[in-house]
Amino acid sequence: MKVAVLGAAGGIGQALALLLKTQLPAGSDLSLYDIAPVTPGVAVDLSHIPTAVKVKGFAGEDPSPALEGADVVLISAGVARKPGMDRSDLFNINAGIVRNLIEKVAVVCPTALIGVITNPVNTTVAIAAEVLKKAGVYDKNRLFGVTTLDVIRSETFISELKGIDIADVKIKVIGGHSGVTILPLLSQVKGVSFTDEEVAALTKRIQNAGTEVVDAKAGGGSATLSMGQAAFRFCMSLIRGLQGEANVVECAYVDGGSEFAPLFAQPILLGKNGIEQLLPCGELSEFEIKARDSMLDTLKADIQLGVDFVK
Ligand SMILES: NC(=O)C1=CN([C@@H]2O[C@H](COP(=O)(O)OP(=O)(O)OC[C@H]3O[C@@H](n4cnc5c(N)ncnc54)[C@H](O)[C@@H]3O)[C@@H](O)[C@H]2O)C=CC1
Ligand SMILES: O=C([O-])CC(=O)C(=O)O
Repeated sequence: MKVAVLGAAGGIGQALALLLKTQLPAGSDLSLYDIAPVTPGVAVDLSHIPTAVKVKGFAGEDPSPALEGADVVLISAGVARKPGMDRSDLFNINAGIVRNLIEKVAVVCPTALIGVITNPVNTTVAIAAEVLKKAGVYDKNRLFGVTTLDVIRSETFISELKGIDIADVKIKVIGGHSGVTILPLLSQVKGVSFTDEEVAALTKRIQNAGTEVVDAKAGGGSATLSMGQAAFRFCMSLIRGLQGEANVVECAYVDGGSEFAPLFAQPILLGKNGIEQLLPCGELSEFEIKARDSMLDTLKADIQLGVDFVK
């Protein structure tokens, strides 16, 4: 199994690379790419950790050598938010970065599973899809916007609020990855009940959790360590699916033929070709139906921005 991380010298990239070096299946290859000249050094640093995972680092303008033979490509290259910014403010810089990287993926490893972390995810995944379509290699089952951070945050906050074992908390988070487009389906969490006030407050906290970190870091960036863990969890699920393991389910922002938007975060079953099966979101509460319906204009506009950028 070969995993390539693009943006590997950054806050997310380094945390993710450490987790992958220590926990990828034995015999795997880890390929690190970033425009930052330090990247080969990050790889040398990691290479001293005694695991059966080979790591190589690449810097410079061309990611191609890092992508050769990749089964999974995770992209966190780009700029992060500072206080006062929305994720959409990152579009101007990150749109071009994602487009250029995906153009290379389309040529060098067109059948890899691609996880896009770079914000604004609602838009960058649309950009990735359009670039792959243009190159004639688009497979909707192989492209994912990584929304796992919304899931792990929800699990954490629910466990803390209700005093239950974190291992027992399972939740679907649907929609997209910014503000009101993040919708945790609290009504479906087994073994707990929430008052209307708790639902409103917890939903809001999950939707604003990225900003909570951005403000706490006070100009020093956004979530990197929790996102490293989230991307690691998602990557391991992709790999477990590729290896033929049964019942590997995650939520991700995908082109799943949703009736709500062309790209929509929903539960998916992962397999040897990426998405094996789209899973239903299940029954929503009245609060959730209202929240879902009122996010759709925002989500569709975010997607259209990405489509127009490539066209
Ligand atoms: N999907 C999600 O849930 C989350 C997404 N993010 C997003 O992830 C992205 C990265 O965040 P951080 O790692 O904190 O930022 P960072 O600034 O620490 O790292 C970004 C890295 O990208 C590299 N880079 C920039 N342009 C590049 C290019 N053309 N090719 C290769 N590498 C390039 C930089 O050299 C840097 O090392 C941001 O857009 C951020 O908003 C952050 C948290 C959660
Ligand atoms: O909020 C940000 O800019 C980074 C992010 O996507 C998150 O932490 O969920």
